[in-house]
Amino acid sequence: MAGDEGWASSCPALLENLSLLSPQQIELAKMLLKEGQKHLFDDWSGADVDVEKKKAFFYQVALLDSSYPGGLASYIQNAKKLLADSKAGKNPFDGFTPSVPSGEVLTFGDENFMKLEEAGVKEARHAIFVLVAGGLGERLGYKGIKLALPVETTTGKCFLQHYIESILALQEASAKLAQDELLAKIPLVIMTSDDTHARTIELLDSNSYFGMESSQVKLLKQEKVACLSDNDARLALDPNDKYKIQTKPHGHGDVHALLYSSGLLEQWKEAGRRWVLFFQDTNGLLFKAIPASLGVSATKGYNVNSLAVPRKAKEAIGGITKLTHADGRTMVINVEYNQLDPLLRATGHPDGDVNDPETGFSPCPGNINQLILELGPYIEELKKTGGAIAEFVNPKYTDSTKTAFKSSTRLECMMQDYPKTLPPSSKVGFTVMDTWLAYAPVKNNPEDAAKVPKGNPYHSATSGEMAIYRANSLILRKAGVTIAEPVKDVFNGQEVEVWPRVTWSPKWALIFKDVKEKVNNKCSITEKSTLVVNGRHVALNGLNLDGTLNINAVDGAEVKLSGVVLNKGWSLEHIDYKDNSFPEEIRIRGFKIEKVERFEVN
Ligand SMILES: O=c1ccn([C@@H]2O[C@H](COP(=O)(O)OP(=O)(O)O[C@H]3O[C@H](CO)[C@H](O)[C@H](O)[C@H]3O)[C@@H](O)[C@H]2O)c(=O)[nH]1
Repeated sequence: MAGDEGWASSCPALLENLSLLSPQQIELAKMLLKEGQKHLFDDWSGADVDVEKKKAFFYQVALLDSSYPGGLASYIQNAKKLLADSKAGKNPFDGFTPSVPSGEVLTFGDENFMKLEEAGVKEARHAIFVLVAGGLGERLGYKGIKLALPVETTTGKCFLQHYIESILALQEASAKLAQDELLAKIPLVIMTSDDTHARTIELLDSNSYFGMESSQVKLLKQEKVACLSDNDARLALDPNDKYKIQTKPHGHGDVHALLYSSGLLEQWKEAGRRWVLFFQDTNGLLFKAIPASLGVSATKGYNVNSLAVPRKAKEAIGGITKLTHADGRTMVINVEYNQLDPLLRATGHPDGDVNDPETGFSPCPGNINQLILELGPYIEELKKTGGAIAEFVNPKYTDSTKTAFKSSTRLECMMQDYPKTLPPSSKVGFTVMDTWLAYAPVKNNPEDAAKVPKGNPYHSATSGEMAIYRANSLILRKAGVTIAEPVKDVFNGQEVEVWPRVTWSPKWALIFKDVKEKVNNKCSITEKSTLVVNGRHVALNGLNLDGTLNINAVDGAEVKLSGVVLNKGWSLEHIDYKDNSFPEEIRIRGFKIEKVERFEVN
């Protein structure tokens, strides 16, 4: 042993192992002791035992250090502060009074909406899409990755395929509208985590990137953060491995730091890109809302535009709220669903998060976490913050003394908290659209979904699929097609409306104008019907459908469908989510499609 080892004298177990450490590891060890983490080494054995495990320990510490803005020391310091605030019961919105902000409220299909859609499609060639898909989906409990789940089971297309096909259709429509000879490829970034990374790559690889060029897709993997075992922010060790620090996900807010450190944003700015659109893993309706909301960003010049839908009180989506501080500062920001009720109660609304009796909705619009950021100002802001996002901690205490936790906790951050650090001059707005058009996530397992209070959305695989059929039916209806009324049915304990099972590929119709142009002459569709349109130039011209019709047309083919199509069609058969004889992605819906008879046009 050589050199000055006095710094380690308080920790004999570490002192004994110093000879194993590289100079960089010595620095990390010094940092850990300085930040009150001596306990990590207390049970270390002598220098000649567990050598590989000790190396792995420092490898992990180095990773935790390099993947957090400011390093592990900052993480521990931030944790100490946030844990002290939490213990003191400090309200994160102290001094702020909430009120209902005003934003753009759009009505599907009216003149304004259609203009915005066109503006949005035109802008799309300057866009970058960022999909945050590192979440495990604990509430859903599905054993695969959520991106691989079918959006609906009529076609069986999974979320990732649907997203990619939508981006490709936008890319093409945008180039066409802008009469751009050069077809600008729209980049897609996918944020993954250790829980989802390998399976996301496998899904892309085994499906040839669903038609996208592989160079268009960039994967950024987020790392987990260290767990904390007490109010002094002592890092928690794995109960089964004394050389391993327990880790948990840090939240979707990581996406900003990852994008910043990737260097991609600057490259894209130089290439003339203007918008970054963030979205989540399971919203099959989202791309129906994208063109118009991008149109809002472009025409209003918003630096930040969040998509929102009317929110039911206590629905598990944050409320977009205007916060006014006693000192005059204001900001329009998401208040997360678990914080909205206490904030309202603390500021003169004794009933907390309740519906407005007149509208039947919470007064604050619900954030669906689809954010559109203007690239230039986004880069400027990230240069200041390095992409660090305001964090929070949510320990579950054993009792009211708040001295011990039931299980280890960690700091978390959310991507929608990005505007919190923006200067007051930033243009922060939001766009509200109908839920039926814009939002149908798949988050809850059947058992929990069935317990959702009546009238609130289930956010399940069942409701997510039914929402696709409803939206497509309503859009066709608005375009003049006679669509039968839905019937009510109960699947996995959830009562839903069953509309005709109408689906189309994004290249058939991306915006309402496309639908209107392709549907003519009094078409009708009965409730038991299924319509699948897969092709570009397919016109429904006086079509009367009572059964199942599948249309597959290659890009160059012009197909015109008219007259009566009548057959036994496809029906929905009830199945139970506990019935293991069906694959999980089917039984979580509570039904399977019985394909009795169809008419197919190829
Ligand atoms: O560490 C993480 C955690 C989550 N995600 C991803 O982030 C997205 C959102 O995760 P959740 O579905 O778990 O999010 P929540 O339901 O908790 O809430 C979020 O989505 C809601 C709308 O769906 C509301 O907007 C809410 O305010 C917002 O925080 C998903 O695509 C998920 O894969 C990550 O990439 N990394």
